[in-house]
Amino acid sequence: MEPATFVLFGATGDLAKRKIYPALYQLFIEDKLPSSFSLIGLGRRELSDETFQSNVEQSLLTFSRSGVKDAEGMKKFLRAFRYQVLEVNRKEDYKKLLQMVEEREQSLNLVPNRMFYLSVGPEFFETIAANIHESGLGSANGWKRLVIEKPFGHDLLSARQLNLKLNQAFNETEIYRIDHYLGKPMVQQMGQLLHASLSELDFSSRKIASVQISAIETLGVEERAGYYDHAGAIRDMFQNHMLQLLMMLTIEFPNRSKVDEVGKIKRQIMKSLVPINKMDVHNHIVRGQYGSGVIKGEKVVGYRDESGIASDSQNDTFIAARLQIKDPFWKDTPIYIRTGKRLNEKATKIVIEFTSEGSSKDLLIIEIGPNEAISIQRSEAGKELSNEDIAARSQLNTLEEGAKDAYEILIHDALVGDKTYFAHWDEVELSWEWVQPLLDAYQENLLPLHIYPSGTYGPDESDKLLARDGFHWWFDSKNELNNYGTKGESYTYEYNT
Ligand SMILES: NC(=O)C1=CN([C@@H]2O[C@H](COP(=O)(O)OP(=O)(O)OC[C@H]3O[C@@H](n4cnc5c(N)ncnc54)[C@H](OP(=O)(O)O)[C@@H]3O)[C@@H](O)[C@H]2O)C=CC1
Ligand SMILES: O=C1O[C@H](COP(=O)(O)O)[C@@H](O)[C@H](O)[C@H]1O
Repeated sequence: MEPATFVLFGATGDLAKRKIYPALYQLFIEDKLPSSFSLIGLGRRELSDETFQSNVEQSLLTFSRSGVKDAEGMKKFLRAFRYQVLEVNRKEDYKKLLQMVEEREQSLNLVPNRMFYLSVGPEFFETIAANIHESGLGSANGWKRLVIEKPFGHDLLSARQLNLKLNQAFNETEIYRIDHYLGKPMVQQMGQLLHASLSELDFSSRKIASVQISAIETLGVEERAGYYDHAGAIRDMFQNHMLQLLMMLTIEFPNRSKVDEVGKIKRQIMKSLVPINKMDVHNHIVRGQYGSGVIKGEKVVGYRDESGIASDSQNDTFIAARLQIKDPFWKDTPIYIRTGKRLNEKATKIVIEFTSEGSSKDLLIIEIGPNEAISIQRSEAGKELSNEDIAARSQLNTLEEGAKDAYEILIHDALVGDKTYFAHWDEVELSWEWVQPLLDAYQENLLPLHIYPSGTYGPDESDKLLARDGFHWWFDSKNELNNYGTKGESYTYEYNT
């Protein structure tokens, strides 16, 4: 891997501490960092290099997924870390930063490849990109890359404006928009696992009756009231993670797309999503907010009683949507998406229901988190697992890669310059275009906000959305197959971690 300098804005923040340092450390242990590597952490608070290194050490001791087993190795890792104070608006700080970056490049004999990782609030993205450009930090003769966290814009217009500004300093090939769902191991391995199971189980000739994509959480708003109360589930999860999951799934059907076609297919799918007029949003979207309730035996307060949330907040913490794709393969298949906070369980999964004659159902379930598995549920009982099925299972098991965190995968990809699992601007823009009428309808109060008790699966209206089409959410405690395997034959292609 080419040598590089990792310039981390927001080096004293929560994301750096919980995700970025542990991910870098894991890459270091696995020998997946460049052999010549320098990291410069930036923040407003005054820290010496030693204090910074000791803070990073603390983060590794607390959050490293494999633990710190080799104290000497960790010290070697930390020797690459330096710290500098930088206030994003102060131009002279960028000059000092340039000086420090160049000194480190010289002393370590590094080619000036620079990765600028913005782990700061989105309100700073434009300013930082412009200052990187003006200060000359982005003008060395190595590569330069900009890694940014979500949210990317607040709506269609602000996303476009932000992109224009970023493009004055970085071109599209240099911008890496992180959507951590794209870094989840199961999302990345879904294609291989899915096609192996589909072909082994002869589903190639079957038709898909419906698709359900759920990302449900037990967590509430936590400490993020300031951000979340302006974002809601629609911007926090739906516009990015949920639509990316939909795009990732549809690149697998009807045939698996070639790697170099992935971007094109994702764009095509987003363009084929039937738009919803804002006056018609109530027929396709259910919007909810959690009230008080009980989760895993513990009482929890309603959203409006959370710290930092206005007592009359109209913000959404749940969305269920019915989507349609206008293309020959998907045109008769409704796609249901739901995501929400303070629900009954933590689970991200995709359920594909196949058409069937009679009352038996065949489901293909892709569990993305916290469990990672692909399984087939057949509701006719008594079928033995065949030898072929068992062979398929062991074949699939060999595809495992270990319990990587999304940040490990994505940071590594960014360091090697592989943009496959980053959100391209076209996808971001198309997803905001589709979501904008929904935001308008929310803004103009064209859609009721249903309060649902914490610890449930959201408002009843979410069930009615599917019932109208003759479907229901699978694996929902209200429904019969809440525990797959209880009513029919179930087998799982474990993705061992
Ligand atoms: N935390 C998480 O789990 C996730 C976060 N994100 C995104 O990652 C980004 C960072 O989030 P998070 O780490 O939680 O935020 P924090 O509030 O914990 O950290 C913010 C960081 O920004 C720095 N900072 C703030 N203002 C300035 C300024 N004016 N000049 C220079 N530095 C400044 C702070 O430095 P100092 O305090 O030293 O001034 C601190 O290092 C955000 O875009 C967030 O949306 C995305 C997904 C998950
Ligand atoms: O990006 C976000 O994702 C998390 C859920 O992520 P997961 O990997 O645990 O499924 C969500 O809690 C958070 O609100 C959102 O900003």
